[in-house]
Amino acid sequence: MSRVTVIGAGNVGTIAGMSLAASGRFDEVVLVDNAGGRAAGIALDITHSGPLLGFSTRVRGERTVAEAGASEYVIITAGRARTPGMGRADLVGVNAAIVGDLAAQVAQVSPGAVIVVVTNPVDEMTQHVQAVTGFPTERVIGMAGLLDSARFRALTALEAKVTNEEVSAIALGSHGDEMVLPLSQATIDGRPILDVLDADTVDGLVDRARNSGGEVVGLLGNGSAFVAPGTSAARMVLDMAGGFGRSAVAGETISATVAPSGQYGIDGGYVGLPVRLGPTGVAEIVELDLSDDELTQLRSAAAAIAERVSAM
Ligand SMILES: NC(=O)c1ccc[n+]([C@@H]2O[C@H](COP(=O)([O-])OP(=O)(O)OC[C@H]3O[C@@H](n4cnc5c(N)ncnc54)[C@H](O)[C@@H]3O)[C@@H](O)[C@H]2O)c1
Repeated sequence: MSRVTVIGAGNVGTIAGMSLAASGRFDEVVLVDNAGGRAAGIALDITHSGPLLGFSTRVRGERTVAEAGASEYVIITAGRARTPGMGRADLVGVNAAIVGDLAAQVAQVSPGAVIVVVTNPVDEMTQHVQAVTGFPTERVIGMAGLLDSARFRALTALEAKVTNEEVSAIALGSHGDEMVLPLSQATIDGRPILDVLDADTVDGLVDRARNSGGEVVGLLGNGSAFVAPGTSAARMVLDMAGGFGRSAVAGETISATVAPSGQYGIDGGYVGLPVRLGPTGVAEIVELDLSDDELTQLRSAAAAIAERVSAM
């Protein structure tokens, strides 16, 4: 039986669980949350939507990782989310304890799983999960770049009055201030982005994408973005599991937080890079032809993450 487990049935976990259930790719989607009947309640609610959305995936809610059972893929969203005035880094202490404990349980229950880490600060949490589980780095991947890329593409499509499909771009580096959006790789309808939009407009779009998480936090007033984040996490799992939806392309290069071994001149640690995912995690770190300036920005992002990890 194929099973995916989503740990943390909060806002992000609910959307991820819903997307995975609706994909029909797995026999069972299990939500895990230690808050009372939350996971069971969300699981039942998602189950009720099956006849409406046309899926029959079994959706179960549990309080512990052990009750979920062995899974091929595990998404970790458990932990605190940002509230207005908080940066992602403010979450590091509390979330490292939660995520570390859960990761150790996942290693026991699902020793062969691929783990997608969502909990913030995601760059640091991904490295923490890899260290706690001892899994090969290919099987511990952070979700950030796919979301940041989608944010930039959506904002650019609105600005240029084109469809999302006509905008191609990839966000690398860190999830936050050190997000790197290489304009050498960004196109609108196949043309270099700077041939279509002026430089000031593009700079504004990059800044807005970089700060989109904070923009949503400010608007919500309570909690942080969850629709695009939950969708992104599910999409990464579906890319690996072959449950490709309408917008996914098999073997497509996407951005994810992964551990380079020399690619882009970066060795060790975790940072957002272009990858191709396969059934057992990272199949390949794709080496794009970046400009010298983009490479410098990427290496500084990796160095900044490494510094934060060593301070944890
Ligand atoms: N990587 C990204 O791009 C990205 C994007 C959005 C949100 N996030 C992060 O994802 C995390 C979840 O965000 P959210 O909006 O879903 O928050 P949320 O508060 O809605 O949900 C978190 C859930 O985790 C559960 N939880 C806490 N400790 C647990 C434990 N030990 N075992 C099981 N469940 C536990 C809580 O009960 C809660 O239901 C946050 O850290 C947030 O910052 C990351």
